[in-house]
Amino acid sequence: MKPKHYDVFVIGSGIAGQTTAEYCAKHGKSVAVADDREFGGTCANRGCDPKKVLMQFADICHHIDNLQGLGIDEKPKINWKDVQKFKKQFTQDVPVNTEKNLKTIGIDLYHQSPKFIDENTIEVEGERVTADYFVIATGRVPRLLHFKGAQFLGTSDDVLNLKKVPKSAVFIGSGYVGMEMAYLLSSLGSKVTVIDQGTHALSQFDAFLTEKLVKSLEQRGITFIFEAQVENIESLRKNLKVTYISKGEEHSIKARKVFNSAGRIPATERLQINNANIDANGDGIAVNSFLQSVSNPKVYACGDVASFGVPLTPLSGLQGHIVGKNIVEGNTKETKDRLVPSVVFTQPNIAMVGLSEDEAKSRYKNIKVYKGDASDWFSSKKINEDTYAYIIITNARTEEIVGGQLLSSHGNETINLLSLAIHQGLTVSEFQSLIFTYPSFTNDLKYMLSD
Ligand SMILES: Cc1cc2nc3c(=O)[nH]c(=O)nc-3n(C[C@H](O)[C@H](O)[C@H](O)COP(=O)(O)OP(=O)(O)OC[C@H]3O[C@@H](n4cnc5c(N)ncnc54)[C@H](O)[C@@H]3O)c2cc1C
Ligand SMILES: NC(=O)c1ccc[n+]([C@@H]2O[C@H](COP(=O)([O-])OP(=O)(O)OC[C@H]3O[C@@H](n4cnc5c(N)ncnc54)[C@H](O)[C@@H]3O)[C@@H](O)[C@H]2O)c1
Repeated sequence: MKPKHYDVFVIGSGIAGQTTAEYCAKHGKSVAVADDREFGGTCANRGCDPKKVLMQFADICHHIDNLQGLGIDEKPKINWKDVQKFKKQFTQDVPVNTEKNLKTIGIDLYHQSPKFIDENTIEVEGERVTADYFVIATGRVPRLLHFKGAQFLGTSDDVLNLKKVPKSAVFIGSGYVGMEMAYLLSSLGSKVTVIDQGTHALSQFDAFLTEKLVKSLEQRGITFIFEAQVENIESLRKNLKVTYISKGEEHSIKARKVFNSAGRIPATERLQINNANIDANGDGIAVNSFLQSVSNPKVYACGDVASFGVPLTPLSGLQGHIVGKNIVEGNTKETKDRLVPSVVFTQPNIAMVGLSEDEAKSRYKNIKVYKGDASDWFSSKKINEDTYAYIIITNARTEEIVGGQLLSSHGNETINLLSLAIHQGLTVSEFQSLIFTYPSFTNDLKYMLSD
């Protein structure tokens, strides 16, 4: 039988895959999308969105803790069942609505992982399918850990769906996922321990800020263990027992739940990409600046699974659009190094944009670094928050702002202003000539840029 043929076959229905598929379908291409989990991808179903709904309850507890005895007498009682119900309002319709939207514009849907048979053919749902172009948009999945008892580990999906807040929890990994989830459960009353093999949490950020964040979370009850290797997990009657090696010695800790937050790797394993001559490395599918596979020009990749840029939602959507355009119009749109702000939604938030101090040093002859502790500033004192700090980096010759990192209660919002400043090439004096609302965390940025 002749295989079914599409102009474009997209694998993955997250923000990246959806954006490419919609663009191609709306420009007259015959399109199919395959996904073997809930349609709609990580961010909407089991990432950014549900996480933020849950985290606002942790934030309320955090802020109330700060103001306890200063006008607030009692802590609120969080009804976790209701919180989960509220969260579901945001997630439960995502798969159905995503499928409906895609079908409405004529896209065929498959609910299985395809396998490449050769450079032109995949097998999916028992059919052989060919396409002019294949788009790999499969995102990332948790890195598997291989010690005895690893089967007892939960993932971020499990944290988001917890039926109750566990009495105690261990997170293995202190990156974005580990720090946010540890903060979430700890703020809601869980006794949390974070174990990392590295020397610092959140290695993407400046240690000047991450050390302050860790200290603040420690003061609120989270235990951090760095430079430690988990050896095994054993299931006891109520608890899990985690055994780890630290400084050459064996230790153990018991907790109700243990989660793997040791990083996420490109989801390529089940696709059998070798059959289609598609090169990949640890960062994902190897692509050129058009997001086209370097080894098979019939294949594009976008979003977290592509080896270009950081694994974040806004960039994944943008890449999906670029791939759509390049398929419809021929390779016309190159992806370039974008200014991508990011934030870890602990309280305080830690956020960054642009160049780090080391990156700026290697790019410019002279840089100027505005760096300090702002915990005694009014913005912080009025909410009785003891952790507030910043680093802003400028090119000393031109005075242009080139990077910034904020450890701030409102860092998730104010970082966007630094992003705008960098994008527009604003100098320190131009930034300081702007008028912002007062008192505000935004206005503080001007003080941060004072000598
Ligand atoms: C807990 C958590 C919180 C996050 N919070 C944020 C945040 O606050 N802000 C932010 O910007 N980013 C956040 N991220 C990252 C963000 O979710 C991703 O960057 C984004 O979802 C990437 O989009 P994507 O389309 O590339 O991949 P995904 O959204 O992961 O979509 C990939 C799709 O491909 C499917 N798939 C995978 N393998 C196959 C296969 N073999 N066959 C068929 N289908 C397959 C998957 O089921 C999935 O639906 C978070 C991630 C996690 C895990
Ligand atoms: N707020 C957000 O925007 C947000 C939230 C979650 C995830 N994300 C995205 O997802 C990406 C992945 O985040 P992540 O937290 O999964 O990974 P990560 O790479 O940020 O952190 C992984 C951590 O696990 C540690 N680790 C690795 N192997 C270990 C082991 N065997 N034992 C102990 N520790 C180990 C690493 O040292 C590191 O600190 C982020 O880079 C980000 O782009 C973003």
